[in-house]
Amino acid sequence: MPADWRDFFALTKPKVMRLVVFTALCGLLAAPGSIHPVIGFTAILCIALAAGGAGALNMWWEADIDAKMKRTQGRPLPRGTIKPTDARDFGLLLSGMSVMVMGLAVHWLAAGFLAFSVFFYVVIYTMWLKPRTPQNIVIGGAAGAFPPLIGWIAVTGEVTWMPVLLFAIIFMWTPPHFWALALWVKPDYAAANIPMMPNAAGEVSTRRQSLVYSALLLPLSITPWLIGGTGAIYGISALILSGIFLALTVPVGLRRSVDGDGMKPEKKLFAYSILYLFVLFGALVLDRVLAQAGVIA
Ligand code: HEM
Ligand SMILES: CC(C)=CCC/C(C)=C/CC/C(C)=C/COP(=O)(O)OP(=O)(O)O
Repeated sequence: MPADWRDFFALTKPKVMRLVVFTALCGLLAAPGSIHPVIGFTAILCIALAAGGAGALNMWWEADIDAKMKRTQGRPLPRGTIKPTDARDFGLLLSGMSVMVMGLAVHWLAAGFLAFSVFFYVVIYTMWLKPRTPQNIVIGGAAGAFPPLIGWIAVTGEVTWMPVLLFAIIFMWTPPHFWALALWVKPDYAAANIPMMPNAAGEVSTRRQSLVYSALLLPLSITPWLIGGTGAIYGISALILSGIFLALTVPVGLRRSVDGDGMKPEKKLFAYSILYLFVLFGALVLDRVLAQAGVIA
């Protein structure tokens, strides 16, 4: 069957990237100052297309790995509906064009960070770290943490504490987000010979480490409030959301055997991790918009 637009769309990992784009949009909307709506829209479009291009390059590089894992077998490259060179060219074109447009139309600092994110995800994470070390997603997770910082810089043109904190929050969130899933798809990664933490260091160690990251995420997530970068709407939301995150990580982190329950606590934690980031960044924007409108301090 020949490739159609749906196959190319699937290469951009649209489900994962909608949260990437949402956090970028929130970074842009929460930043102090103003941006022309057309320029703001262009910035978000560039981040979305660059992230999609990076996803396509990841799938091009990992076609053989994806073919070995149940979760990823249905992707266009393992199914053979897209030629590998087409996927590669599509990814290069999307990310290259997005970086250029970001630089020319929005800001070259934002474009520089965007190019670095693509490089970090495709080269540092996908090609270098992922097949080599169980710390792959800890270090590589930085790529997915850049979008709100890029959205922020698109408005302000400079790196300050607030966008760095937003970066740090996603960086700290990534291990419990991903390892919850990695615990129940361990056989997939074993089949593909990828040293994800549960495969390389064992389940008990992965669970403990997830708990450490979730525990650190709680104080980190309220730091924007503590340093006066946000108001109480964000601060209290962060406290509640991160408290629930930690409470859901505790049963995952402390259990030693799985007792045939279909890994329910791990699946619950993974699903909540996604909701968490959507609501946390939504609260940040609400807080800032109300402050700018003079409704709150
Ligand atoms: C290195 C870091 C990360 C790794 C290894 C990772 C891994 C994964 C994996 C394997 C899935 C299952 C997706 C699928 O089956 O296609 C997933 C789902 C998801 N991830 Fe992550 N993730 C990471 C970082 C992020 C970041 C930074 C975000 C957004 C800010 C994100 C958002 C999502 C979302 C929204 C889903 C659910 C997709 C759906 O609805 O099926 N992830 N992640
Ligand atoms: C702006 C920009 C470039 C953003 C990049 C965003 C980014 C790095 C998101 C990371 C999320 C992601 C798709 C992880 C999948 O890991 P994986 O590739 O190991 O998962 P897989 O097994 O599903 O392929």
